[in-house]
Amino acid sequence: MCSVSQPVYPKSPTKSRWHAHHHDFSSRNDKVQSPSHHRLVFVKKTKKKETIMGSSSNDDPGKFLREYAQWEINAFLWISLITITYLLLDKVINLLRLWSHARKIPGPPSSSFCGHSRLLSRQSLTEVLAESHEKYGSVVKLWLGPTKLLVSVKEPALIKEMLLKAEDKLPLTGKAFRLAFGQLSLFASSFDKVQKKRESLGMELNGRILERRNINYAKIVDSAMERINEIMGKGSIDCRMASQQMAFTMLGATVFGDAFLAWSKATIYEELLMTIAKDACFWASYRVTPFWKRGFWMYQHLCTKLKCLTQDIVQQCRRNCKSFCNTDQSSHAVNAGLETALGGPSCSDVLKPDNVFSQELNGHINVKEEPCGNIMGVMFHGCLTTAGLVGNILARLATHQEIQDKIYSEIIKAQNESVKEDQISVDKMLLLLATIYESARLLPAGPLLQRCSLKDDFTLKTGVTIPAGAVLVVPIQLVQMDNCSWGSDANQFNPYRFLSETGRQSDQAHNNSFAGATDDHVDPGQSSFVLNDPNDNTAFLPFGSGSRACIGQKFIIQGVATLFASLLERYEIRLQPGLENNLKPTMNNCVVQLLPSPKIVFVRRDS
Ligand code: HEM
Repeated sequence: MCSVSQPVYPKSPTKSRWHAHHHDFSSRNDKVQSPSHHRLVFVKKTKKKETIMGSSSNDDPGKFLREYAQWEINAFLWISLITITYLLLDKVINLLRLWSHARKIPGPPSSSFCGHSRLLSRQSLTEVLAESHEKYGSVVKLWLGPTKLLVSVKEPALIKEMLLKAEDKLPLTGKAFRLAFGQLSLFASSFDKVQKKRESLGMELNGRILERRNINYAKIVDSAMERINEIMGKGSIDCRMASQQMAFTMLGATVFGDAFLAWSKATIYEELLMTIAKDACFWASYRVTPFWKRGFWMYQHLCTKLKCLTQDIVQQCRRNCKSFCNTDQSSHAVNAGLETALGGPSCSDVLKPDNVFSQELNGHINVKEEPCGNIMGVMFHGCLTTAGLVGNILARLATHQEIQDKIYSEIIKAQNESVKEDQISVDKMLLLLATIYESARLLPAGPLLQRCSLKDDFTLKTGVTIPAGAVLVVPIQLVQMDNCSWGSDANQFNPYRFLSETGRQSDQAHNNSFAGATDDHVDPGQSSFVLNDPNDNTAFLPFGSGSRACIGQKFIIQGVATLFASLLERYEIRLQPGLENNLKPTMNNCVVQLLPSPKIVFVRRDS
């Protein structure tokens, strides 16, 4: 290939130009094919080369340049070879470390090269993990392939520790967001990338809760009910469809303000968001982004459409802000915060009404970041998760009429006591809040919390070392339905578990047991009852925990409670007539679910 490599590979079939040029010389000396002879040849060639080099640099500058270029190529090849060897060695060392740490973690034996993939093709991951934890304890491993280690943690105290120490999300999660919405400073895999934005958005959300800068939920309910009635006019509606409408309207109004409620393209926006949600993980699961697939470009086209629509509503926000400022200059200073938390075509120069949240998501974007990326990310995550929660609350209220009636009494009582007329405070609606916690506990947003540590290994208190790059999961459904943490009725709907009599509250928190308050006859309207903080129970994880926990938890619980207070004040939620006795709760993927999603009707209380 080249003169520098000849001494190392004297028998190389590739003849260099240098070798060919000195054919006569070689043929005279290359008669004995022994290694020592080759060494001799090398010395002679080198000598000859020196002579030639000397003369060529003097006589023929072109030749000198050619020699020089050859030397450069050689150097480049050597450097590449060394780098590739280094990278491969690094991979091998990491793999050996992974294997050696994994050996110490208990788990079912894997007989094939592909690990437990055969087992996983027969049962769902949650089922496999349920059996493995039963047999091997609170930390178990599974092999998803020869180099892919999955570690599952089920014991609440260990989960808390793990979720604090493992700061990164799986690369797949970050990639799904990046492919759909561009570079974001929220929802990326690496903690370093999201830390700042998490802090600023978290502060803004908490500030909003403290200052009670609330959204007009009555308007949101009206707007969502308009759509729901439209759908009901064409046929029936189930909890899933109704909750999607409510969650989307609520999130839209939170992020973009009232402009969203009057936006003519809201329905298209919702459909696009849901279509993208269905495909996001599929396209992200390709190791190499499949640019050659037509489907991928169609998906990208949808994402671009969503970007354009987001920019459109942001523009509407701006216009609303401007006209608002012309009429009311007094309250704009209150709202400068959210502007810097989300990022996008910033409205920072514009004064805005209280509930425009998009500006916080759009603020401080760097060059690489997608202008409306964070807004789309929050709409995407917020709509899907909130729809899940709202849907489950609707189903529980429709099937537990007595609880719905009690909540209604609570709302009326709070309303009568409320000083401020336009916005009821939900803090006193204990049973409503308990119902939200219980619905979140019974049907979390996903079956697993997923984490990893991209760079460093870390060791848990029990002495188990989790190697960097391992996929860490918490089987959240198993944890949230574990009898040890929630009592013998763990898989039943019982919101009273989050309520306790004033004197017993501290005992309950101390015992970390939410099994005590199972009395259906409790009247939460009595002042002797208090609401337990669900986060006192380490097994309450619908919003995650630790360094990557959901920053929208408090905000969304307040929001969903206010939404339901506003809805139940005017509507009663009932199962569709004739369906009452046909509902069969089924165990699906270790969770008791009402499947298919129950059909419901909204009956106006004043009708
Ligand atoms: C019912 C509604 C919601 C549920 C059930 C929910 C649940 C979750 C969960 C499980 C996580 C992952 C936590 C972990 O891995 O430990 C998460 C992350 C996150 N949530 Fe939510 N969420 C909801 C609504 C919201 C809303 C409305 C916002 C924003 C306003 C929000 C902002 C975030 C952010 C920014 C993260 C990512 C944190 C990160 O990657 O560092 N969430 N959420």
